[in-house]
Amino acid sequence: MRIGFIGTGAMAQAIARGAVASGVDPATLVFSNRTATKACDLADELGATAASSNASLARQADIVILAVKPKDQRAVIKEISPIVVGHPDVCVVSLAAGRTLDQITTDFGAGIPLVRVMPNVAATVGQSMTALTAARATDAQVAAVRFLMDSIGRTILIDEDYFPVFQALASCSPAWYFQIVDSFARAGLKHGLSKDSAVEIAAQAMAGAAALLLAERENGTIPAQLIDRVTSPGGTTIAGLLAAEEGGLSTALVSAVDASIHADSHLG
Ligand SMILES: NC(=O)C1=CN([C@@H]2O[C@H](COP(=O)(O)OP(=O)(O)OC[C@H]3O[C@@H](n4cnc5c(N)ncnc54)[C@H](O)[C@@H]3O)[C@@H](O)[C@H]2O)C=CC1
Ligand SMILES: O=C(O)[C@@H]1CCC=N1
Repeated sequence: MRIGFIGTGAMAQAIARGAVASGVDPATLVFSNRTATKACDLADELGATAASSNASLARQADIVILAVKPKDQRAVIKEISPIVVGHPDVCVVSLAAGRTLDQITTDFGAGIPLVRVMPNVAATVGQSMTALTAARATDAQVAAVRFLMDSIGRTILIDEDYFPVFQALASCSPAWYFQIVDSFARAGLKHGLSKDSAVEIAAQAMAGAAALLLAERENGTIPAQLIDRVTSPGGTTIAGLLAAEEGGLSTALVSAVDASIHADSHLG
């Protein structure tokens, strides 16, 4: 089974590095990119292969992952559709935000096996939260794509209607979490910590809180119960929590999700 990545930017690099780190054989990976040296560099780094063109990659791969920006996807589909259409043994995977299975099918001009996937940048360290949904792909093809995505973190099969909200909560939110850590680091700096220490402290606290929540969730614990566990009566946490709410924390986060969903609806 050969897996090809068309486009070797942030996301393809994160998935490929994460997959190889968790045991996927690099010899099964092939890359192409508009700037060819970028594909060659990634191939050299991982011990994989670079293809001379997108069409050449499509001829070699059983799974063709479109890892270009949404605005560039149509041009890539135009290049590879003569190779892919009529070969149901080839499964195309789209990572693109805002591009539906129907839109992609229309661009191919035929009902090819398709899987839509929404990973996140934490794939690099094997901690992605990835959604998948499929059209016309066989169970074996979906399983092969899911196997790859399982190698870079958790996966979930969801109805395509939920992709925009999933994307906000899982794929955009890392940027928002980085912003939160950066804000905490500035607060640490204000109170005399070095920025570097403050980033480490805030990021480890965030990672620990997430790990605890995921572990306790198995027993049915919800975030509000964990909040109660941290907030002592008359203590420091409730003082900070109320100040954050007064500053609009919950409303700001819901607005961020709404804005992301709105932006997604204009990408396709
Ligand atoms: N960055 C992220 O955290 C996430 C990105 N995505 C999706 O993943 C896809 C890729 O995003 P990024 O990796 O962030 O973008 P990027 O801009 O880092 O990488 C895209 C790559 O595609 C290449 N490219 C452009 N046109 C090409 C063509 N015609 N043929 C071959 N290569 C071409 C570019 O040179 C670049 O290396 C997008 O569709 C995005 O919506 C999905 C989830 C998370
Ligand atoms: O900002 C974007 O559009 C992409 C999709 C999800 C994360 N990054």
